[in-house]
Amino acid sequence: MRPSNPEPAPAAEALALSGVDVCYGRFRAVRGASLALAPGELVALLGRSGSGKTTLLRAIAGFERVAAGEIRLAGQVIESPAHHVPAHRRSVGLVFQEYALFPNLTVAGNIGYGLKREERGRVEELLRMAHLEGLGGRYPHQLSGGQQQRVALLRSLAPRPRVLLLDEPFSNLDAGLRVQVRDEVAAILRAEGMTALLVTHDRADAMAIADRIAVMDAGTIIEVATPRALYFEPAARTAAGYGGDAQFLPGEGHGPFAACALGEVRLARPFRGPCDLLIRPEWLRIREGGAPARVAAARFEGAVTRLDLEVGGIRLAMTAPSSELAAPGETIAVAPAVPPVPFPREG
Ligand SMILES: Nc1ncnc2c1ncn2[C@@H]1O[C@H](COP(=O)(O)OP(=O)(O)OP(=O)(O)O)[C@@H](O)[C@H]1O
Repeated sequence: MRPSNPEPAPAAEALALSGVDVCYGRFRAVRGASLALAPGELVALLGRSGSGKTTLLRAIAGFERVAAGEIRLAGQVIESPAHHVPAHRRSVGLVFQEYALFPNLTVAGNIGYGLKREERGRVEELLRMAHLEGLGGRYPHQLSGGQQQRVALLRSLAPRPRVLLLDEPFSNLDAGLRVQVRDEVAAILRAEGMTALLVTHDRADAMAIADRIAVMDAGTIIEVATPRALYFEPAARTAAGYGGDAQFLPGEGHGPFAACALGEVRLARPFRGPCDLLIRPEWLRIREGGAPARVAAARFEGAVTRLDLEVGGIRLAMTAPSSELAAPGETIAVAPAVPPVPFPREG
């Protein structure tokens, strides 16, 4: 008989929140938030304005007290109603949307600010990693916005915090630069093996760089999933809209298939009974043999055209490559190219 394999050790948690409440007076801005980050993991906290993302980040950093639950860093409780490790003793780094560099210090001075003299070699190492070699002697006002944000990131990384918290770090950057800086920041975090929690309201940012996305809605973390799972197969109906544009089509599930206005469709997961099917507009394709759909309106947007369709008396939005021409008044045949996701019928 082969010896049985020992149980795999549970993955160590770099940062863990369990049942965290944060209140402003009688208002509970964060409600029962639970989340665990593995070492080196980059998790995006995605939610609308006012959903409690910054409040949760401030509690992790030590600037807000929790009313319930606890926060652990590498297994040690740093925050609970009964216990509070002061912010400066938490080994938590912070990066904000405003770069907050010291204007009278050089780039190297900014990055090395919190370091001991013998650690100064780390400044050069970080500058090299961020492809900013040669800029150490410049002052912040002599840098572009993207460079300033990378310097702010390096300054936070320099003392090797256990966890880095980033609050909307790209929102001051214009669209073109934003994607570039976002990808560079992700590459730097990965090169450092840094565990990081990134607050954003931009789902494209979250999708592009996070290992997992925690969706925050009205103070509650409603789903934690990989970007692909959140897009293709969200578990919660309320989380579907955070993974992409969401619309729902009534259907009747019978196992791996459902009947709906598009005919018989294969489902992303089996379902029985009345359901609402998540079909993102870009999942619909013009397909021979598909359901007849009348084009009620077409909006050309360059690369894509957005179509309003009427299918069996139901309105559906479809996003198609502009090469697939369809004009208002035409009837086209459509079918989902990605299996719709069933949710229990609402209302
Ligand atoms: N100091 C405060 N006192 C009272 N209420 C506050 C305070 N700070 C935030 N709030 C409230 O708590 C809720 C959560 O705010 P928070 O700033 O955490 O949201 P957010 O998701 O980070 O939003 P945004 O994306 O706009 O920054 C909001 O309703 C906000 O009005």
